Amino acid sequence: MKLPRRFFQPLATGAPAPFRDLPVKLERMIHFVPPHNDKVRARVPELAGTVDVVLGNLEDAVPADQKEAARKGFVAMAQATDFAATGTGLWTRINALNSPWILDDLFTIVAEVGDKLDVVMVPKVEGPWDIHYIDQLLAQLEARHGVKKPILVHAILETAEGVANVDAIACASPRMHGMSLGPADLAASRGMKTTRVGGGHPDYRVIADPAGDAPRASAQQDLWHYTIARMVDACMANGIKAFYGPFGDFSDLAACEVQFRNAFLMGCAGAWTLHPSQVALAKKVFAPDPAEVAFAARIVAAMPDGTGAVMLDGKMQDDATWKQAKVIVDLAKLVAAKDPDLAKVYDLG
Ligand SMILES: CC(C)(COP(=O)(O)OP(=O)(O)OC[C@H]1O[C@@H](n2cnc3c(N)ncnc32)[C@H](O)[C@@H]1OP(=O)(O)O)[C@@H](O)C(=O)NCCC(=O)NCCSC(=O)C[C@](C)(O)C(=O)O
Ligand SMILES: [Mg+2]
Repeated sequence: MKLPRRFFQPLATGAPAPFRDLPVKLERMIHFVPPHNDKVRARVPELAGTVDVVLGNLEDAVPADQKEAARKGFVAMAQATDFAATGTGLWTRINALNSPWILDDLFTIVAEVGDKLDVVMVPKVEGPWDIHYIDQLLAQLEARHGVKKPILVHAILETAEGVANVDAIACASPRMHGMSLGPADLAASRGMKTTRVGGGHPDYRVIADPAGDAPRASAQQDLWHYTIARMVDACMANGIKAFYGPFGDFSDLAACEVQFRNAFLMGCAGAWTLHPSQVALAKKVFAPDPAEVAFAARIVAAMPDGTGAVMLDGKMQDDATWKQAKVIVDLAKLVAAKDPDLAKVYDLG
């Protein structure tokens, strides 16, 4: 284990020092763009003002014979738009560490647009050793190309081994921005008997005990509850952010909304949007409910220094509910700073 004192030292001479505190940013959705698709790429300048993060995807969903076109397309879209002007994050998902494309992905992108890139998303992370490798390589490339701001790393949790090592991945480097659930690869890696990208399955259920001849009540259960809970604990314990990941059935916005909301309530900051139809949904779900914000603001106002016990509407409030209220009020302020309509509704001054 590296000594704590050395944890924040740059890993290459001339590389920028890692952030001590991560930048505080609203990241309700990580919007996936296929950069080899000229038509979609042409929309990026307009799209950039409407989403919190634009991610150029180089990995799965890009055909093998278009990997180079996707990489070039990403560089072109990064150069063509001033993402910082709208406070929009610019991310890329590189190819996996065992693929033939990863070196060219990182060598090209850091050289061409390293100063514009906020986060590199790394797929199929199995353990902290994968993060250490990327950490060192990014530091060398940052130094070589004079990149001034450290590029952060976001891991996808999408293998059984990755889940087993989730805590070690979360604290592997000060570059760690967060983690996303990768339900499709994870299902395959675990030997789950599904063919979906996220969401539930009609056969994963509980059934009530028999009671005479009455029909037995039965309800579908959440396949992802355990993994999301582990991911949220690993991330929050290490001061980084957890995200739901993708929901592949674009035709079922209702199911997508429920999955996103469960993740939000359990501590996730956002989810991926793969299609324009999911963007409004993510905006709705990953902003706190106005009634909750109003109640949370009353708790904070009733306990100005955050200690003691008071009653509000028959409900006991104390130091711990004050902390919950702070989570909601702080998020509402972040949302309000970006969304004038919600700022009016929240009315937080
Ligand atoms: C699936 C596709 C091909 C359907 O694209 P389409 O054109 O066939 O769909 P459409 O419904 O006809 O699209 C309507 C309009 O929206 C546009 N559009 C469509 N998508 C987007 C987009 N993302 N951003 C901006 N615009 C978009 C599209 O070009 C079209 O424009 P038009 O009306 O002018 O003709 C397309 O939506 C797409 O490529 N989405 C991203 C897919 C992707 O990145 N998948 C990988 C992430 S999930 C994953 O990897 C798993 C994971 C984590 O690894 C693991 O669980 O293991
Ligand atoms: Mg995957």
